[in-house]
Amino acid sequence: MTIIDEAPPMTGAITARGVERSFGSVHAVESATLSVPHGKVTALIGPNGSGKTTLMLMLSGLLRPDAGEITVAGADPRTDAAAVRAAIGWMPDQLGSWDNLTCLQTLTLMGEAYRIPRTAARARGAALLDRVHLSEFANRPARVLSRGQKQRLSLARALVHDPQVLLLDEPANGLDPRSRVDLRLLVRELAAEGRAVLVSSHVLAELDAMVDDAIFMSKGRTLGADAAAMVADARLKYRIDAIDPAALHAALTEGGVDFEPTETGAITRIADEANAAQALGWLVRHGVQVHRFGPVGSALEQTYMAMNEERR
Ligand SMILES: Nc1ncnc2c1ncn2[C@@H]1O[C@H](COP(=O)(O)OP(=O)(O)OP(=O)(O)O)[C@@H](O)[C@H]1O
Repeated sequence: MTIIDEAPPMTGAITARGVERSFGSVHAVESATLSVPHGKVTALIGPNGSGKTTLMLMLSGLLRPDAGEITVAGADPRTDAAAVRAAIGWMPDQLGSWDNLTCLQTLTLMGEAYRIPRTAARARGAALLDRVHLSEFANRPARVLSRGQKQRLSLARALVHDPQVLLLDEPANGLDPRSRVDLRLLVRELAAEGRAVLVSSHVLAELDAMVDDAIFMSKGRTLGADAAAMVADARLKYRIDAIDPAALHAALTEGGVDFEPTETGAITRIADEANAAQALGWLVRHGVQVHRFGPVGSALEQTYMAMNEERR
């Protein structure tokens, strides 16, 4: 995974440079600069109120920026809204569904709104319901769907016109574990088909397995090289737990290794898997009874926690 850490060239499926938007005195987005490529899944990560939804609304052409440049599939949402709408599939964090329409009617109507002939729109709707595992609800009104099922209908709706760019705002919200795995696989498939996918979520462990790139937002700003360095550092951290933590600390000190002691062992930085294998062998040869040894966990989660940020 790479982190976008510098002003991108204005290529890519979505690009934004110096984008700003305020609501009265609230600077929801102060400065956003990013590039989202085709064929990849890019995460948009930030605390509550950091400006993710506002940014996504601007990228999708639903909200006008006060300043800055945006292109989506080569078009500017301010001057060529129709081209942007045709290129983009938007999954909002809450589906505003037409409760009395069936799932299939919802997708058919949506397809017709994109000028797909009714028969083709219906066939496409049925195929999409199958893809999000909602076929059995095709002829049931959307109001009977559970929250997670509504999320899946929302994703199908975003795909109706076969968009090349997908903006997914908290798509895993309300999904059960099985549906989260399905979502992850589906999102990877959509990227493998060449689409650009920008996905915001608070479930970072899940994003780790889903995304190729990450963009961090804090207080209305996209973070650059600082966040990239933090993710790179987080990836190096290993947790070592031993039956006798004091013996582990003594061995690490003797070996001249920098570490943070923990109650059950230590956290240290290891450059790569070959070094990890060497370090483990060395500890065992020194008689340390190691019972757990591995990367600390989700690099995105750790970076997020390390971000010097206040919720707002
Ligand atoms: N229509 C609006 N009017 C006034 N303030 C708004 C409006 N929309 C957003 N804001 C403010 O802008 C800031 C950014 O909000 P935004 O919804 O973009 O954040 P977010 O990162 O998506 O948050 P969350 O993770 O909670 O969904 C917040 O302080 C919010 O209160």
